[in-house]
Amino acid sequence: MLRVAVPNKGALAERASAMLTEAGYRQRHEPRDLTVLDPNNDVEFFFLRPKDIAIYVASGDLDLGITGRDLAADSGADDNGSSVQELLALGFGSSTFRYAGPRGTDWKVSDLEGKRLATAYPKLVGRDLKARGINAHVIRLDGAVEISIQLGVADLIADVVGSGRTLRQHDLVPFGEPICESEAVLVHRAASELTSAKKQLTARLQGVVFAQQYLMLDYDCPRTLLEDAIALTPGLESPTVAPLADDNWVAVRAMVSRKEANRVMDELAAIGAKAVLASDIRFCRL
Ligand SMILES: Nc1ncnc2c1ncn2[C@@H]1O[C@H](COP(=O)(O)OP(=O)(O)OP(=O)(O)O)[C@@H](O)[C@H]1O
Ligand SMILES: O=P(O)(O)OC[C@H]1O[C@H](OP(=O)(O)OP(=O)(O)O)[C@H](O)[C@@H]1O
Ligand SMILES: [Mg+2]
Repeated sequence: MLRVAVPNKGALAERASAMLTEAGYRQRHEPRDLTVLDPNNDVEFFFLRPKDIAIYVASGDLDLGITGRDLAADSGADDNGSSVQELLALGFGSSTFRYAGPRGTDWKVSDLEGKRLATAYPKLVGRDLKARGINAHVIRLDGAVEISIQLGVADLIADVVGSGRTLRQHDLVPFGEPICESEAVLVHRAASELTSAKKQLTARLQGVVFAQQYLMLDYDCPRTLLEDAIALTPGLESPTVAPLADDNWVAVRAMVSRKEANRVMDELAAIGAKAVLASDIRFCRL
C-alpha cells in the first residue's frame, strides 16, 4: 500500500486535499482525522504538520508527500545525504522566501554580515548565507517571525512572503533576490525507486494540474483563415480540425493555457473566427 503525507493545516492543506479528491482519492471528512484509508486505490493518507512532511518522506517511512518547496529545502537532509526529490509542481501555494528589514534603509544582502537574523527556516537560510560567505547569527523561531525585530530579538528576518501584507503591516521591506520561489510540490525520497504506484499517483495529480492550467477552446473558422488560426492555437500536439456542413468553414478544437486564453480569444475574433467557446477541463492524461 502506498503511504502518502498531506498537510493537516496551514496554507497548503485545503488545496492539497481538494487536488487529491479531484484526482479520485478519498480524503478526510473530519478535519481532526490523522489518517484516511483509500482501499480502492490502495493508498493510505497521513495528515501531518507541513514542516514534518519532508522528514517522514526523507526517512523513507512514507512514500510520497505534498509540501512546500521551501519546506522541502529546509528539511534537513542535503548536508547528510538523505533528502527529498521533487516529482511534480502542483501550481498552488505560491510564495517567495526573502530577507527583509525595517523600512527606511536601502538594505543589501551584504548588510546581513554580523547581524541577528530571525527565521523559521534555519537550514534553508544557513545554506544561502554559507553560499554567499556571510556570517550572521541565525535565530530560529517557529512562526510570526515578522514581529521579532520590533520585539528586539533580531535585526533582520528571512520569511515566507505571499501577498506581502504581513511585511507591510510590520513596516518591513524585502531585499535581495528571493532565496526560494516556492509552491506546493509532490516529493519522494531522493534516489528512491519510482515505483508504479508512485508513478500512478503522480500521473493522476499531473492530470489535475494540467486540467487547471489549460482550457479547451472551440471555434468556427473560414477555411481561408485556418493557417492563421492554427498559428494562434497550435494545441499540444496539433489542433483537431473538423469539416462543417458549409464547405467554406471548419471547426477547430485545441487546448490553450488559461493565462493566454483571453488574449488568444480576442485575436481569434479579430481574424474572423466565430463562436469562440472556452470550456473547463476537469482532469486529463496527456
Ligand atoms: N501567505 C502565504 N501565501 C502562500 N504560501 C504560503 C503562505 N504562508 C505559507 N505558505 C506556504 O505554505 C507552506 C507551509 O506554511 P504553513 O504556514 O502552512 O505551515 P507552518 O508555518 O509550518 O504551520 P503553521 O503556520 O500552522 O505553524 C510553505 O511552503 C509556505 O511557502
Ligand atoms: O505575505 P503574506 O500574504 O502576508 O503572507 C506571509 C505570511 O504568511 C505566513 O504566516 P502564517 O500565517 O503561516 O503564520 P506563521 O508565521 O506563524 O507560520 C508566513 O509565515 C508569513 O508570515
Ligand atoms: Mg506558517
